Amino acid sequence: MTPVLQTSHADTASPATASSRPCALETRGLCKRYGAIEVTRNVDLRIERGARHALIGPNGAGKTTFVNLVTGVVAPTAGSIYLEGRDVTQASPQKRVAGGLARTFQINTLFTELTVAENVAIPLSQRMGIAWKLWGKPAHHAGVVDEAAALLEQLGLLQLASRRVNELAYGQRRMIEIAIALALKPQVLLLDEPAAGIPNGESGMIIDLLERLPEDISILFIEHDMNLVFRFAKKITVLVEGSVLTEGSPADIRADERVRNVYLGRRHG
Ligand SMILES: Nc1ncnc2c1ncn2[C@@H]1O[C@H](COP(=O)(O)OP(=O)(O)OP(=O)(O)O)[C@@H](O)[C@H]1O
Repeated sequence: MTPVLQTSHADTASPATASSRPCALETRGLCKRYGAIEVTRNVDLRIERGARHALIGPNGAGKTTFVNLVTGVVAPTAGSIYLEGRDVTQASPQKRVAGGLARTFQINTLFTELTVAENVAIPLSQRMGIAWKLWGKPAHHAGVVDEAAALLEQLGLLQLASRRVNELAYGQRRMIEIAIALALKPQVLLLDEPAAGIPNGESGMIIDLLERLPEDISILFIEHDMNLVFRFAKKITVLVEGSVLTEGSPADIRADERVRNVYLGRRHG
């Protein structure tokens, strides 16, 4: 079934036609400038439904800024952002979350004194409109408890449910952050360096988790760990100095000499 497009202006609508569904997330001509510094330069990016799309690039390329623009934390200097075909360029971060966009952060944002189940219960209860019942007795609402357990089980994390976050290894904490983002039931999930800080050789646990994510969720992830990128991504966009250098399949990107020179060459010799 073709969904009704609810774009705010016909002339700025996502370029989906009546016969095609809009893509999950799209930016058109996105720009961000801080004074004289152009951090995001005319970025056109399409995240297809069900995508496993990586955004890579050297340090300072503008990857996190791009995520901040898409989530509404930072306002663009120019350009448009479409979520499921709707122009959300002016929408608040909260409206974008309500519209199906969730993200994780590079830094840890968990409540470390609470258990894993309680951490997952917070966004679940907010989504279910019962947060007020939880303060003082977190995660004791039957619906929330059941849903938290189901989500953790789906992700292979149920054995951690009753553990306090401050008892967990760093990699386990990163996985709980992904579970929390999923508790918002997003259609589009932005993962900002899901493997950051995880010791070499342990990123496999993140890959295992990512492979368990529901297929219909569209995922854009920023990552420096090339093992993870090339194993998980079906499409890769390379950002350099705020501009898209190129995009394509992992094989295309691997074979692209420009990419090797500006990015992969630097990291992997
Ligand atoms: N608020 C700001 N004011 C000025 N410059 C900024 C601001 N935020 C980011 N920048 C600059 O924008 C550029 C891109 O930063 P950004 O963090 O988006 O890059 P990145 O690709 O995510 O880098 P990394 O891989 O190191 O996380 C950097 O040069 C950074 O210094």
